[in-house]
Amino acid sequence: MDEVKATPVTTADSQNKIVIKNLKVAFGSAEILRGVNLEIPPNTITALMGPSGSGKSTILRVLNRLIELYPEARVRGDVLLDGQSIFKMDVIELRKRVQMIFQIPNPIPNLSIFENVALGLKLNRLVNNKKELFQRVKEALEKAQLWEEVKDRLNAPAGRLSGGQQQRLCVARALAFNPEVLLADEPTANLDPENTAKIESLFLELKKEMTIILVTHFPGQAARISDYVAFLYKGQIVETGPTKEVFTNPKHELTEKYVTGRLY
Ligand SMILES: Nc1ncnc2c1ncn2[C@@H]1O[C@H](COP(=O)(O)OP(=O)(O)OP(=O)(O)O)[C@@H](O)[C@H]1O
Repeated sequence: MDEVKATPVTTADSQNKIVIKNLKVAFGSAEILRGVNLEIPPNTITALMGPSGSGKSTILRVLNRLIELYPEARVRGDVLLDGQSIFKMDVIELRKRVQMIFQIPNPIPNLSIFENVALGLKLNRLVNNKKELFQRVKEALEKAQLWEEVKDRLNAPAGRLSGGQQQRLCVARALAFNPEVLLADEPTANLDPENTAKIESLFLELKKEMTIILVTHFPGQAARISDYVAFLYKGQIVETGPTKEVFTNPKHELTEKYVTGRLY
C-alpha cells in the first residue's frame, strides 16, 4: 500500500465523527475511488448507495483499514476519526473502535452463541474475569436485540440460528467491543423482510450510541433509516446531503435515476 498523504485538520474535521479527504484507491492500474470527500456527523446513519462496482465496499474497507490486506491496493488521501488520521493509529485499536458487519452473516458456526461474542473480548484481554465476560456478552446480545431469543441456549452452536439471528449475532459480536463506528456492508441483502425490518429498527436504536455507515443496494432502505446519503458513481460521489433532500429533490440526473429505480 502507498504512503498516505496527511491533510491539515480544521474545526469542522473534529466536529465530524469521520472525515474522508480526497480518498483515492487503485488496484493495479484500475482506479476504483477517484477523490472521495465525505463528512459524517456523529450519531447518524449515513447510507452509501450506488450501482454495483461504484466503490461502496472499498470505502468501508478503507475506514477500518481492511484494505491493507490487499497488497495490490494503493491508497491516497486521508481519513480522520475524531480529527485524527486513521493511518497514524494502531490498526488493532482502530478496528476495535470501527467495527464491521458483512452481507453474509459470518459467525463461527460450530462455536457456541456465547463464545462467538466472547471470543474477541478474550483474545483482546478486554475482561478480567468470567463474571465480567458474561456481563459484556449479555449486554452485547441485549443491544443486538437477540438476548431474549437465545438466553436459554447460549451453548448451542451459532450455526443453528436462523439467518436473521446470525446477522444479529454478528452485530452483537461487533457491539461487544463498544465501538464508536459500525460499518455495515449490505447487512440485509440475504434477509427476508421481517428480519430486514429487525436490523433496520436495531440500527435506529444503535445510532443513539454510535455512528453507522450503511452500504445498501436498496434506495428504499436508505430512505427509511438514513439521515444522510452519499450517492456514488464510478468511484466518485455525485451527490450527498440529508436523505429527505436528496430523495425529494435530487440535484443530479444520475441520482434521480438511481432513487427512482432507473439505474442499477
Ligand atoms: N482486490 C481487488 N482487486 C481488483 N479489483 C477490485 C478488488 N476489489 C474490488 N475491486 C473492484 O473495485 C470496484 C469497486 O468494488 P466495490 O466492491 O467497492 O464496489 P461496490 O460499489 O461495493 O459494489 P457492489 O455493490 O457490487 O458490492 C469493482 O469494479 C471491483 O471489481
